[in-house]
Amino acid sequence: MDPPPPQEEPPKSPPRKRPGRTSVLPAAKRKRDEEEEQPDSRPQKQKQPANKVPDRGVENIVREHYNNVPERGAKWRTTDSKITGLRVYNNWCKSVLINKAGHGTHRANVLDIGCGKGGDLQKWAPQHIANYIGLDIADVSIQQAKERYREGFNKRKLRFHADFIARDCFSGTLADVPQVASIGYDTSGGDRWAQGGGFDVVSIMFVMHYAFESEQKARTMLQNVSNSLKKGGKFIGVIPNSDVISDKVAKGSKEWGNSIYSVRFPGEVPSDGVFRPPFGWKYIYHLEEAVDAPEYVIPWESLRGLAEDYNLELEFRMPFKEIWEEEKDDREFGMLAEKMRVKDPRTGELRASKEELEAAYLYQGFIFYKV
Ligand SMILES: C[S@@+](CC[C@H](N)C(=O)[O-])C[C@H]1O[C@@H](n2cnc3c(N)ncnc32)[C@H](O)[C@@H]1O
Repeated sequence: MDPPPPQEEPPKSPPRKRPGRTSVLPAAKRKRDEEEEQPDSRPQKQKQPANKVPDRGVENIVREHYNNVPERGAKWRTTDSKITGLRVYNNWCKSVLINKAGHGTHRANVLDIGCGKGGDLQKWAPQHIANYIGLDIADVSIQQAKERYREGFNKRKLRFHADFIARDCFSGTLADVPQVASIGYDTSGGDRWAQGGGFDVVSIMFVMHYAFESEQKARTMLQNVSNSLKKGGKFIGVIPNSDVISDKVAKGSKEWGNSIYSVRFPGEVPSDGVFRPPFGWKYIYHLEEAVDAPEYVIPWESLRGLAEDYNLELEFRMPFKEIWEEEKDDREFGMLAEKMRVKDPRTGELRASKEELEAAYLYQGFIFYKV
């Protein structure tokens, strides 16, 4: 069916498939940094890492931060930004993951956790998906994502249905988000005969590091992912590579970076680089023009083990550097790299500078599947 003519409102809600199933302001930033540097005088619970300091709720800091990042438009992002090379490199890596997860699905349902301003909407268009639900804790970003979708829909670049909801995805079940429940959220409580959720793909790009503040948040996040996914569905994402962080820390660094990005641990770090217990290891991440907020280490093996508790088995894990090396000569991904101008068309060199690539190489992509 063709989409309605331009200017028409996009449809409001997805078809009910299974009825009944259910930039921080400078002064504020300075104050926040000062708060973060204060040592914790309270008795530490046994399982807290040594650098755990009292937070006023990382979700409030994060919401405030992202709500204050201005939307500067596509032209700025692709030509005027100081980190254009990094942006296109990251976007290409995300597209590779999206493409791998979308391969073989038809009219898929996609849940994007921490969708931000809708930056990945275009990447889903070639996958011919049916429904896209974007959730994000930052309400201003959600409004901007709605706007971006409406524009794409009216220009007929986006032909799928989409809904956007402001929601903290790590503090409670998503069963009571009507747009999620109507596509399918498993509320059986782990019944092995239950059908599972209704989503073919759950995506979490550059977001999960906020969930590793505590075990409870990380488990709530994984429970929401698992309950949303169909059996065989894919869980894809981009996270900081804990191997890179552990290497730096084991060599005695608590702070590193360049003119584009920096990582700074305000508290103690493990001298052997092994983050145990695996939650609450806070660092302050800065990315030029984009991020200035606390994040938490995601120790890779802990994530993998925890995911198994929620019937999520690892299919693929690859650092960003390797994704480029492995896939750049692939026919489809190579062409995509040209289209996205990851390389300079005149020189054939990557547009990302050495410093931008250092920032990119902090990350890795993954795909789990629901068993
Ligand atoms: C670096 S941005 C990534 C946005 C988008 N996924 C992308 O790749 O462009 C991180 C996003 O995570 C969102 N976020 C952080 N904590 C969240 C939570 N508890 N629930 C939902 N979204 C969250 C932030 O508001 C922000 O939009």
